[in-house]
Amino acid sequence: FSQISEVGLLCIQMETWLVHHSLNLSVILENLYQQGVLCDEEVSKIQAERDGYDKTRKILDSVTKKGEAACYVLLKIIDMTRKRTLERPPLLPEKSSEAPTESKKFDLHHWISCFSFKDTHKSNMSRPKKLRKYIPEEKPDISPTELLETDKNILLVGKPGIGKTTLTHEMLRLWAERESKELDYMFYFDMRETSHIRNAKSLEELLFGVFCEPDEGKDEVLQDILRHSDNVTIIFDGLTDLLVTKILKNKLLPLAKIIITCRPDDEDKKLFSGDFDRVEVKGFSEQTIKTYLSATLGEDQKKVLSSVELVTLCHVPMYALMMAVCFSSKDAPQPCTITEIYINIVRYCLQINSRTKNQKLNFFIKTKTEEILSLAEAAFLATQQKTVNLTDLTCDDSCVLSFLKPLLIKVAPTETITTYAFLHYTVQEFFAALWLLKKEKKKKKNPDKIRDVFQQCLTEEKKHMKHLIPFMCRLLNEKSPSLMKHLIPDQDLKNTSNWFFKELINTFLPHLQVCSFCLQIIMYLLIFIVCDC
Ligand SMILES: Nc1ncnc2c1ncn2[C@@H]1O[C@H](COP(=O)(O)OP(=O)(O)OP(=O)(O)O)[C@@H](O)[C@H]1O
Repeated sequence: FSQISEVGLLCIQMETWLVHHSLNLSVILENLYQQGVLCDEEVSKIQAERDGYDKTRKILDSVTKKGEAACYVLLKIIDMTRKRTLERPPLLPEKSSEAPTESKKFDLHHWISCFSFKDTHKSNMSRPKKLRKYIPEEKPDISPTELLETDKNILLVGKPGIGKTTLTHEMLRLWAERESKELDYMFYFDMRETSHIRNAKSLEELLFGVFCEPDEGKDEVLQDILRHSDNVTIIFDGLTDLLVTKILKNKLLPLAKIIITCRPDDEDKKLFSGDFDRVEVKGFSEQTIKTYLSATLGEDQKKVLSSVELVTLCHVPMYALMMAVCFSSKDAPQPCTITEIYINIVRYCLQINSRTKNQKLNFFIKTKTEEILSLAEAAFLATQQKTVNLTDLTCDDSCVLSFLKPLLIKVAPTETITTYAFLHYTVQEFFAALWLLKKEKKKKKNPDKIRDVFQQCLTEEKKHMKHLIPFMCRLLNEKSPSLMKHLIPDQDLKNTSNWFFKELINTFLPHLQVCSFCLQIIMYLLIFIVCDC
């Protein structure tokens, strides 16, 4: 229950329960009054109701009419005071010849404990703690060798860049280096590279048409494959419903093992359930991040380890790769700034997901300006509301989606809505900063947008917007690797630069004594100007 709209659903369920159970209404009423959900008059009216049943109904009516925020407060009150307000149903069902009624089966304690107050309520967790939540736990789950050895079909699911392809390549390597002398077959299909295999009309076309036709005895090999399909493993890297259906349903290779990789939004549970074991690829754990950084950066790993933002970003192996490339003093001509890492991450993701050659990447970015900026806008709106849910995302371009993970919410038996979140909150902040530098044609001009954000940084409620400022500073810098000049006209960026830094100092300098963040900003700016980085 992470969505606020679920509050309504829970209230309906609660109603069923509450009207059939006695509860301490005075505690709930008192709290609703104290928290401003109900006024004096409303409380009196509720108290005037005949009995507990009518009072409960009236409370629920009054609160639900006030909207979801009020429902949320009620849930929270029940959650906090449940020991005092609710009788707990017995853990073991009492023996009874009667069939249980719906209201008896429904356990509100359980429902309330399932309800996550995290998204609707601003979490008080510190930023480092929140960011650490991205890192998956260290669990000795299933190894590539075990995945290779099992007879079951496998569905490898994971966020973009999390390591699904790498895992299948590792399985291929293990297979190629195995000691067993038995004849078996393993086929790997990159479903994005070889789109024409989707149209393969026969098994022969599928297995030999792309790259691995035997030099001789093709028919013999094919017959052996057909006769001993239990010796065949086929990896489809990327979703391939059509082919799987063909192979499995037509029983061409009834005993072959199929391994499919897909991102969470492509996972069609109906197609895969039963036939496939689902394995989630979760990325690097804390220990793996350390091992990876030590192996790739050696001494230079300290630069990453000193920042919780960068360490937690590394849970996505694709981002860790960029970190290794950017921070390595061997490869880079000069040390990268943090924003440069984000620029490189964005450029690399776009390149990998569009299969664009390095030389053509700038041109590609230009063609995707609209999509990238629409993602940046959604990032800004979400950041301003201190949420990770991008509810206003209109773009479904595959390159844009490669920065996101989907959250599927079933709102009705036949309706599922999808919202998205960035793989890491700081990437959302990076995109939000990018959006701020874009001049809006119709509405406010960007100076106003940026000035608003400067002012927000000085308020308690919106001080989290401060994290956008360092990104903006660097994005205004003309140094390569460039991202901005392909997205926003040069002249616009220059115009912003001309007033941005002065305005920044004028806004934060007067607050220097009272606000440590203002000091940080000024320090940052000085370093920025002195080192030109
Ligand atoms: N276990 C790993 N060790 C080291 N590097 C890894 C590992 N897994 C992934 N990577 C790095 O991350 C990059 C992205 O990984 P990969 O292509 O496997 O992700 P993916 O989940 O298949 O992404 P997509 O959904 O976009 O296809 C790889 O190019 C590789 O450099």
